[in-house]
Amino acid sequence: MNAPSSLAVAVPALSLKDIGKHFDGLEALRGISLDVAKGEIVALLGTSGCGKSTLLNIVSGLLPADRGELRIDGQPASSFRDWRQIAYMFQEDRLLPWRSIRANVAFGLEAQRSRRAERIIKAEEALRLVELEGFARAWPHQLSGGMRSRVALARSLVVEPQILLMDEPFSKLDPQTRAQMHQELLRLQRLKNITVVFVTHDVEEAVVLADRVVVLEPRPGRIRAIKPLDLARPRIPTDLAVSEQVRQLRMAL
Ligand SMILES: Nc1ncnc2c1ncn2[C@@H]1O[C@H](COP(=O)(O)OP(=O)(O)OP(=O)(O)O)[C@@H](O)[C@H]1O
Repeated sequence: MNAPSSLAVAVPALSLKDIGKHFDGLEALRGISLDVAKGEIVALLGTSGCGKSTLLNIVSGLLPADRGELRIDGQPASSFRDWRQIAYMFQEDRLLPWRSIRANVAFGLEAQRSRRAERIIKAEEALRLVELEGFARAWPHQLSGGMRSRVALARSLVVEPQILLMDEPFSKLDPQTRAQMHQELLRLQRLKNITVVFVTHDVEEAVVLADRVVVLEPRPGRIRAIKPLDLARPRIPTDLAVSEQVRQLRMAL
């Protein structure tokens, strides 16, 4: 008998089962199992070398796992075709210095073979989303670090991804700009209901952003704890409830 639809279990945006990865003799990841719901923000938190980037690379399809199973929107990664649904934002903004801001944002659309006029419209729309519409014709060197970060975010969003993978994208920004980027990311994530997996080694950043924090430990990289964060937003680091979660996670690390 079929289950009543109200009881049907939603398909996770990402499902990892017993993922493992070796590099030569080094066991980088062992037994990683995790489901990420659609529209959820998950932070991967851990010290250097615990396999955060390796895990993100596996989820993005850049790196094959040695063992285990990855499903995207219910489909096995081996038969998943629409990798454009997944955007990746790196630690460096990777803007091309010889391209205008608009052309940098439109870059992600070139692989989709869309028409030039359409690319321009979409790039300008993405720049409007990150409140940089006035800078479409500027060059990367003319922008501050925070603005460049917003351009990188616009370039990730222009392809209208369902999943956004972020590898310490704000780690090079000063604390104030970084806090602004957190709010910017949360605003856009809610607007588009994007699933976000965010790598960080900063406990406070994880608590400000995430619905759940996955604490990883090294050698081999594996999950030590998964902590749901039931805190109202916006989360201010000096608030008692927020700083208490930061304290508990620091202990878990
Ligand atoms: N391409 C590779 N070849 C060999 N070893 C690798 C490779 N990529 C990662 N490693 C090793 O795998 C382990 C996990 O690396 P990874 O970069 O995923 O960790 P991380 O948690 O993201 O670290 P960090 O916070 O410093 O970026 C490390 O010991 C690293 O040296």
